[in-house]
Amino acid sequence: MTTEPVFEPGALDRSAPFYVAGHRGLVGSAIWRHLKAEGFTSVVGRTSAELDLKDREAVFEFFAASKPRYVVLAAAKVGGILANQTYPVDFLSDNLRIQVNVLDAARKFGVERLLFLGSSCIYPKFAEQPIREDALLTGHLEPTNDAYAIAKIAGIMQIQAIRRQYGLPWISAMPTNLYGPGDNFSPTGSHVLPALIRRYDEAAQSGAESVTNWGTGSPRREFLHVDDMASACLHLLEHYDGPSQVNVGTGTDVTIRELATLVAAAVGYDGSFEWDTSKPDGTPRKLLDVSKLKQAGWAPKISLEEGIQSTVAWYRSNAENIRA
Ligand SMILES: NC(=O)C1=CN([C@@H]2O[C@H](COP(=O)(O)OP(=O)(O)OC[C@H]3O[C@@H](n4cnc5c(N)ncnc54)[C@H](OP(=O)(O)O)[C@@H]3O)[C@@H](O)[C@H]2O)C=CC1
Ligand SMILES: C[C@H]1O[C@H](OP(=O)(O)OP(=O)(O)OC[C@H]2O[C@@H](n3cnc4c(=O)[nH]c(N)nc43)[C@H](O)[C@@H]2O)[C@@H](O)[C@@H](O)C1=O
Repeated sequence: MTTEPVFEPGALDRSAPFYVAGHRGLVGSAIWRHLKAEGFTSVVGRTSAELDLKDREAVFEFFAASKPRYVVLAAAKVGGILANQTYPVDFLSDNLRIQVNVLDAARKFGVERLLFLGSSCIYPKFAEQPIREDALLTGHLEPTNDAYAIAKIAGIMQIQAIRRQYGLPWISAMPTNLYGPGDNFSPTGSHVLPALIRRYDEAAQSGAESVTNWGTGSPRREFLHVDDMASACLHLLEHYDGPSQVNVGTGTDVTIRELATLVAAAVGYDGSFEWDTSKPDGTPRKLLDVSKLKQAGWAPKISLEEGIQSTVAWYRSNAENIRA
């Protein structure tokens, strides 16, 4: 017999063991900071060097020993449009293995509440905008990230299946494009916002007259600061339960050209902008419908302008520690 859990979400126990998988990444580190600020006293994390989540046996040993009551799965192979396009096997295979291992171990060791993180790229390339949760599996994916998206869709499905087969109140969230302190600033592997911060800051410092970005500049993207993302994650764990994934975003978007203008202004660059159209544009638009999240009582606090300013400041003062 299959059944959906009957579960009334509420405040999590601040003293219970809470495992943040991927606690050194952009999202995981923000969740870690947020949980500490919210009074959680037993937050646990492991680097990939300490615990490779692709290693099934090691993952089961870790869960057996640490017995977390709550889990956020923010560990994944992550990258920008070019990394996804160049290494589709890694994005499919690593992510499938990481999530199947963590979800299976979490089930075996009785994790009470678990949040799986997907991505807005799970939706069809030409989904109606803003994209509602029920657009999932209604059309073809964007080819530059279809392998990654299929892994993430499998994760959503595993959460839904665990709810039906085992009655566990686990949930999924689909964030839009994220940015903030601790991001990956690799010129070739990163997402657009950290790439632009690095490129325009270097150009401002060197006095370059021109900067070249990827694609045409016309695609539209929605950007959420990672501190807002962390707050949304805890909010969902404490206020939402249901089989549907929940979109997490701001509800507004900009063109990449507008984004470049904002970044240039933030770093003090006043040269010209060029566009390398041999690089992929990806999905033309990816704006999430965030009604479900709003209904759960959450809204973002950090504006894009404010977030870019603080991320530039973080980038400049952490030059020796940035991931590149
Ligand atoms: N960044 C974005 O714009 C978006 C991100 N997301 C989702 O949010 C989640 C987190 O992404 P983000 O923080 O940006 O990614 P990061 O690349 O910043 O961090 C990923 C984390 O995963 C860990 N990790 C990767 N592989 C393994 C492994 N084999 N074993 C153990 N740990 C591993 C890394 O650990 P270590 O540092 O120790 O190597 C790292 O801490 C992902 O699920 C991603 O899909 C969704 C939408 C947008
Ligand atoms: C989060 C999300 O991230 C990826 O999808 P994406 O939204 O296309 O992400 P992106 O940030 O890499 O690019 C956004 C836009 O920006 C343009 N662009 C300009 N100049 C640079 C640049 O220098 N670097 C990058 N990366 N992009 C640039 C680029 O051409 C594109 O039009 C997938 O991994 C997907 O799987 C996923 O989940």
